[in-house]
Amino acid sequence: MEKEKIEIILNHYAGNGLAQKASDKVTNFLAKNKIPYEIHATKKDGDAIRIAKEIANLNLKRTKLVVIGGDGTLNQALNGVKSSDYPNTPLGYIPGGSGNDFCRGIQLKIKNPVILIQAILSMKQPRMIDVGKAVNEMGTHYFINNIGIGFDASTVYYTNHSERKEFLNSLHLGTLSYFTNLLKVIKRQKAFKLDVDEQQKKHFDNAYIVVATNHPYFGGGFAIDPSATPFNHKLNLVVVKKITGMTFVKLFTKLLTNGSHLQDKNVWHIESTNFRLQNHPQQHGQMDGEELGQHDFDFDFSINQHQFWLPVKN
Ligand SMILES: Nc1ncnc2c1ncn2[C@@H]1O[C@H](COP(=O)(O)OP(=O)(O)OP(=O)(O)O)[C@@H](O)[C@H]1O
Repeated sequence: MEKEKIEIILNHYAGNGLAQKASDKVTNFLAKNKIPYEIHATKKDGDAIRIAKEIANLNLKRTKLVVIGGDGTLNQALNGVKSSDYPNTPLGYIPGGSGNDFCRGIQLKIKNPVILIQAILSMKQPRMIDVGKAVNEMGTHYFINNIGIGFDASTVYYTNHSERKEFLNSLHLGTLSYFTNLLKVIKRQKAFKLDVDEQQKKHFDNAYIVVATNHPYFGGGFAIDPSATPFNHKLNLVVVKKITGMTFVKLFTKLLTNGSHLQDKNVWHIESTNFRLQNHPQQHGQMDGEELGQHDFDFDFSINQHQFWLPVKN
């Protein structure tokens, strides 16, 4: 019988070389076992959207589409496929980013790329996993991890624009790079107004950290909402009010140690199938670690699903 072909979308830039290393291991394995494959390398930011859409539009049979990169690359591939004529095209994924929050969130146990590609090859049916959907005037965005407005998005912004990022990434200390920029953001991030429209309306005058999340993690392993799961067909929303000094340090310690920050009086938290968020004045936004720019966002959030070639249980 004709062998299945693997179409690989590779972001060799992700994880400061980790994705390239994972890809080398995978392609060596595929070549040795005479399994046909083709690499589609991203050459610039945003390429994974275009490539995934083009491949999905071919509606290829006996083919698996596999992404090798970080969360940002998987996010782009998901959005590419969802905007194609075959929006249900399943996606395989071999993590090679610096944060890899999605794999943490879905509790993917297999870390070795060769074992993972073997598991992907042996899957007969893809696995349905929740993804978030956010619609605004600019269009529809699907996300695998979270969309953040304010504090965490500013951290993403400063991390991406800091000279230390390259250096720390070269030491594979991406999380540390994110962490050191937290200090800069603590100094600069101001409180902002936020309206949440779920079953009832709720207004905040002093929102600070706002994260709509599909699973617990953001920023390379920080569990912003330990109760979130990507298998319950719900999205979680966490709003932390502006706090300073020792109150902030205490709350952050709770977040890092036992997740009890969710019970803190400065934290508001819901789990829902859909809600609307509007912020004012303009804030930084981030989606799966990718910058969304600075806006007065007005997002309609809902829960969605996608099929993944990923060997996970719930
Ligand atoms: N050839 C390229 N040159 C420069 N940037 C690229 C290239 N290909 C893709 N990119 C961009 O690289 C960025 C980072 O990708 P990605 O998020 O996958 O890796 P990461 O940041 O290392 O991982 P993670 O999000 O898991 O921490 C994305 O914004 C993507 O558009």
